[in-house]
Amino acid sequence: MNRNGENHAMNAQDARGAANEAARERDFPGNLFVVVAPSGAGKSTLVNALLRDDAAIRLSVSYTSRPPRPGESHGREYHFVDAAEFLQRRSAGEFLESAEVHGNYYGTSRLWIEEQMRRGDDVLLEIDWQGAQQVRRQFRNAVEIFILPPSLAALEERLNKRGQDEPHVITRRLLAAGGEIAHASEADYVVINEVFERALAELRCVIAATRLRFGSQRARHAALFAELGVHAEPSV
Ligand SMILES: Nc1nc2c(ncn2[C@@H]2O[C@H](COP(=O)(O)OP(=O)(O)O)[C@@H](O)[C@H]2O)c(=O)[nH]1
Ligand SMILES: Nc1ncnc2c1ncn2[C@@H]1O[C@H](COP(=O)(O)OP(=O)(O)O)[C@@H](O)[C@H]1O
Repeated sequence: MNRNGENHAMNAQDARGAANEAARERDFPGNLFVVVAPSGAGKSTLVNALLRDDAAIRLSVSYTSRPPRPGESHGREYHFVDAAEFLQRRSAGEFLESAEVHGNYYGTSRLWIEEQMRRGDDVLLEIDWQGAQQVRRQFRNAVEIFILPPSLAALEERLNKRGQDEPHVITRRLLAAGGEIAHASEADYVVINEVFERALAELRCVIAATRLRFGSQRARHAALFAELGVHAEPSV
């Protein structure tokens, strides 16, 4: 029976798939956070502020074929590669997820993520909705946070004030904002970034609550759970 009281017949293939997924989740005690937002909503600024005082979260540095903006450096904001190298890495299966966004390729390193999570570190991805869907299919427990701007006018103003993109690049990002926002309902949490400090506090709340989930606490406090006889399955 599922939550709606309907009988849910699981065929053998479904059951094997679910078991594999569950096994994979167990391999990774760390939490996986996925932050999605239209360009200019303030996600990088929020995430950077979050990471400044939370050493337990590791930020994934994506690969991209986008040229660096002034002030960006290779290996810090992104691993900047040309389109040919990106496609070659993608064919070699190096990416956990990848997508074409605003005319450029972006992808997340599979190996790096798995290393961090196996160690028990929490990992945060700043990716678009297409990537978030791919991640969700692989990690059921990933927590997705959607950052919304307080208005479209504010989004435009922020992109202009950031002053790092050519006008045609800003226009392209603004035109794409509606498409990204249309996927906000797929997220677990929504933070509206109007007053920066409030949005940051809300983001921190989501991180704190996620770390208190049963599976996360059990992974971090395995010895205590064993000593106290706390079991994964409720006893009947
Ligand atoms: N799928 C996917 N999207 C990414 C990745 N890295 C960045 N993005 C998304 O690509 C879009 C453009 O990012 P960027 O070029 O840094 O521009 P910005 O969002 O305006 O700062 C944003 O929606 C990012 O979240 C990635 O590894 N995978
Ligand atoms: N709450 C806020 N109020 C006003 N400006 C903001 C706020 N949050 C971020 N910004 C500014 O908006 C611009 C875009 O932010 P950024 O983090 O680069 O967006 P994103 O990573 O979502 O594309 C930056 O200049 C940033 O300083």
